[in-house]
Amino acid sequence: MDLKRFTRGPLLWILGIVVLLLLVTTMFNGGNNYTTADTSTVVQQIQQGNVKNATVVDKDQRVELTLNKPIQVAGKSTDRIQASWVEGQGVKLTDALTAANPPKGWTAEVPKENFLVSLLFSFLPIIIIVLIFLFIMNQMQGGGSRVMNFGKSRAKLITKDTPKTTFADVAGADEAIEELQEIKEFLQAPAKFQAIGAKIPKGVLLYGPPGTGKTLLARAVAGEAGVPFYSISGSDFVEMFVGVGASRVRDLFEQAKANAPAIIFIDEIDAVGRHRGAGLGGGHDEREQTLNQLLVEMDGFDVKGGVILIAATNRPDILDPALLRPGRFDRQVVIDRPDLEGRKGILRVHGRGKPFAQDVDLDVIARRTPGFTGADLANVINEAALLTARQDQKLITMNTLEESIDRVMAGPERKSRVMSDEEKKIIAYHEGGHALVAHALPNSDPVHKITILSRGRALGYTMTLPMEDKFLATRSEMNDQLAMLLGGRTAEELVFHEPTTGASNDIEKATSIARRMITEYGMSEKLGARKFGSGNGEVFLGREMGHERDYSEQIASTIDEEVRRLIESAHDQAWEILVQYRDVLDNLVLELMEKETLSREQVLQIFAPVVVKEKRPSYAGYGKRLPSDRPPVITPKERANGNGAALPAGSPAFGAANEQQNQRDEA
Ligand SMILES: Nc1ncnc2c1ncn2[C@@H]1O[C@H](COP(=O)(O)OP(=O)(O)OP(=O)(O)O)[C@@H](O)[C@H]1O
Ligand SMILES: [Zn+2]
Repeated sequence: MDLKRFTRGPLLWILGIVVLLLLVTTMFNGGNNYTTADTSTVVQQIQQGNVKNATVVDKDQRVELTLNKPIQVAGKSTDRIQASWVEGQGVKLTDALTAANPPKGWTAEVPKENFLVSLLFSFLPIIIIVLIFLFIMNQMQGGGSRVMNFGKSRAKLITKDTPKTTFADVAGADEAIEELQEIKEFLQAPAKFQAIGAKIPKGVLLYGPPGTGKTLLARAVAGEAGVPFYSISGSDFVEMFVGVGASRVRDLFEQAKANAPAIIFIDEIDAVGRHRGAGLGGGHDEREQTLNQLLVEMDGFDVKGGVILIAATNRPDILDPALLRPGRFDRQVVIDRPDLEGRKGILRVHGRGKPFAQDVDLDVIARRTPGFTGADLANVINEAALLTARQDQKLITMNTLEESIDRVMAGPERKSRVMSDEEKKIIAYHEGGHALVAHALPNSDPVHKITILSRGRALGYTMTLPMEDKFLATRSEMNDQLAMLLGGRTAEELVFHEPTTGASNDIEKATSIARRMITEYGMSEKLGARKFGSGNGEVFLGREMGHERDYSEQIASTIDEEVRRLIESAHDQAWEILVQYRDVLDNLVLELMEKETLSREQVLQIFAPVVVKEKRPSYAGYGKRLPSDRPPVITPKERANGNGAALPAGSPAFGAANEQQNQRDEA
């Protein structure tokens, strides 16, 4: 027997009865509410102050008796009763009426005293006291009872349904869908996975900007698997009363477990899952309790039960690390703003079944809306449909669609995020410069992806994938990396004849690398293999941690000189490559402007004419000649692979297993 449910029941009954009583009494008040009484009784009643007024009926005439100020009647203080009645032409005042002198032969109607109202009023204080008592009890129990959940009814907070949404309704999120495929298969047939003892993630965290379809995707998983979808928003957990949130969490898991296999979806999990202790002092007890309860439930439930938790947030950075630990939200899926292909797909999904005019080309709309999320695009189509209907037209035209883009774009938050074509071009040249230099140099990692879609603080980025986990970097590799970092800014100079502020991050990184090459790795002929300064090289907020100078003024200026020289020669190298392959760079920019994101294959196709420079060791022998040109020893394994190269870094055989992504550049 569930005690909580029992305590909630009677209270609702009491509430219902009170409301009913009020209704009934108002109904009675509205109707006939006079009783007939003898005239003298009426007068008496009036004099005693029990009745304020009464209607006295004589034949067909109605006379109203009103109470006046006390006056002297026959030497005694009494209330004077004044009566007036309508008699043919007008109103006439009678003589004073007293109890001793009532109007003879008249009957009167006295207002009926409302029994129910008076009953209610006499009980009201008791009802209030009982309610306050229950409230205090609820506070003390710390969530044991749900008695006070009047405001938001529990049923409304946790919604349950079995969605009809499928993956086909989600466009431009193929990578995320692939990640969630496994979850879907597990939910469809948990027994199959249990038999093998496969480990299924308990929780999946979807993160990305608002409106990118996180909720939609979670619903699609439930729809695909055909399981119930329990959904609640993190902000609904955050309540004024201590313990309510925690009890809601318990409740949510109870319900889902009872209906497994099922999905629990927590939207805006950051509202409850914010880093504990990150608040400003007190007032966060409730939230912490709720978060703790969530962690307890996650640890307590067994995935074998067939319940999977999906949460969504656009602030993964503020989440409590405890939430992300193995066995909790150990699977994290990024959902980003869609690129051109994604936007085309989303427009098609939302354009399904809409009457478009002949001239409508959704691909053009997709091209005009970089930075738009799925929700924005859905909005564009919807606005266009609304406009069309308002203008009494049958078909949605291209003009209408363009107009609704402007409307959606003018929304308060969108404006700043969408770049102008001019900006887009600068970013494309910048990123293209990085990529082309990286490609042309033999010692840099292959380009994995280029995008000019802004993401977080970065305007665009070029992603390179290291071929292998590296513990050592050669001087050549570091030199090439410097050139690649400077490639973005160099391209800007080459094409627009002046640099922009977009390269500050590149410059910071390049400076730090060049400095370390000289002061830590002994890669400068001039200064030799010595360590300068006592810092550990770790840079925090642009400053080396614990850096202390232990060298002379003169050495300091030599270091600066050497840093300058390294960076200048890297810049020269980048310049040389970009000038030589300016056509390739222009082609790349055209493609980038069009597609916004280019994959490795697309990039390689454009880079086909580029001849990769030959690999040559960069010797730092302090002016000495190499003793001989004897190559390094070759291990039997290398020989078996037919790989005799001295530096295996360039060989793709070593890179395949490495998935580590290296976001090298934020321009
Ligand atoms: N990838 C997509 N494909 C199709 N429609 C999408 C897509 N992304 C968003 N939408 C549309 O936008 C609507 C809102 O998306 P949804 O609520 O899922 O976004 P969200 O990421 O959960 O946002 P929030 O963080 O604000 O909760 C969806 O109902 C859908 O109509
Ligand atoms: Zn850059």
